[in-house]
Amino acid sequence: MIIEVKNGNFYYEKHRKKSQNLYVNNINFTLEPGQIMAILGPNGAGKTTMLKCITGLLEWKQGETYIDDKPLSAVKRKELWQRIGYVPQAHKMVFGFTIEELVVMGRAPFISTLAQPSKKDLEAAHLALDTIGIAHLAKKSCNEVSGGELQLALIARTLVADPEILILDEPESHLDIQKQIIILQTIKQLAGERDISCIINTHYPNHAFYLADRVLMTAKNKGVVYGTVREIMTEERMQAFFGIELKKILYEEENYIVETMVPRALGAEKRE
Ligand SMILES: Nc1ncnc2c1ncn2[C@@H]1O[C@H](COP(=O)(O)OP(=O)(O)OP(=O)(O)O)[C@@H](O)[C@H]1O
Repeated sequence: MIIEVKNGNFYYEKHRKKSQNLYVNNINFTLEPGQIMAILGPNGAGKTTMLKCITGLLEWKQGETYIDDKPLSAVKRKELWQRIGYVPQAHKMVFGFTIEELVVMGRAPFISTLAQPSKKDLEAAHLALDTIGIAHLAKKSCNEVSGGELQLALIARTLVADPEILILDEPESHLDIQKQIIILQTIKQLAGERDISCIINTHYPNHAFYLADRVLMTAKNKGVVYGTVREIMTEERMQAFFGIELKKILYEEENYIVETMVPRALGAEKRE
């Protein structure tokens, strides 16, 4: 599935007078099957809003999203949500579902409103829980797991619907380093093996280096830039968009390389 945005822009009605459009220039990108796009930008730049507009949860004020060349407005909601998996930022849920129930609900587009989840639905839920490494949490209530565990369950919930596109809003934000890596590796694997296209909001430049084929970067008063990781994530641009000096670091072994960026401000004077 190809997802494309042509000339997208948006404003919230209450900000209309102040600042006009949320994005200084219109959003344009095309994502082929299996490609991963990272959206980077400071707090409040409009990343979550952009994900909502891309998927039609909010309507672009201008421009349109296209799925396989068809405008989103012409795609039936049910078909859309069978094809798109959306993982929102995790918030503690106050209701008493178990993790297994939460995940099986991801099959909703395939279950008729009155039907109980079938054996197949439950099997899909358990497979997804296994993939994400949280099968042991199946019978726990959403209220009694940590924020990070809930985030993992939300990702498993999306996988059970076998989506063609995964949209993830800061999926690693509540996770410890080991679980962040599980999530990043899972996303990369899903894109590589199942040709799922992924759009991921992240605050971590090194996650974009690891995952992304394309980067879309946005900041208030700076505009929107889109291209390959190398084109977009230069030290100069990161400084302009984030207002701090970031240094690119390469860690290399014989056939192996890690690219990352570190804030220069976190360094200290060398001691003798
Ligand atoms: N429902 C809303 N009504 C009015 N303004 C909103 C609404 N949601 C977000 N905003 C405003 O729109 C701007 C962009 O918000 P958004 O949540 O998209 O940013 P973000 O880049 O995802 O931020 P963060 O990195 O902090 O999650 C912010 O100034 C925010 O206050």
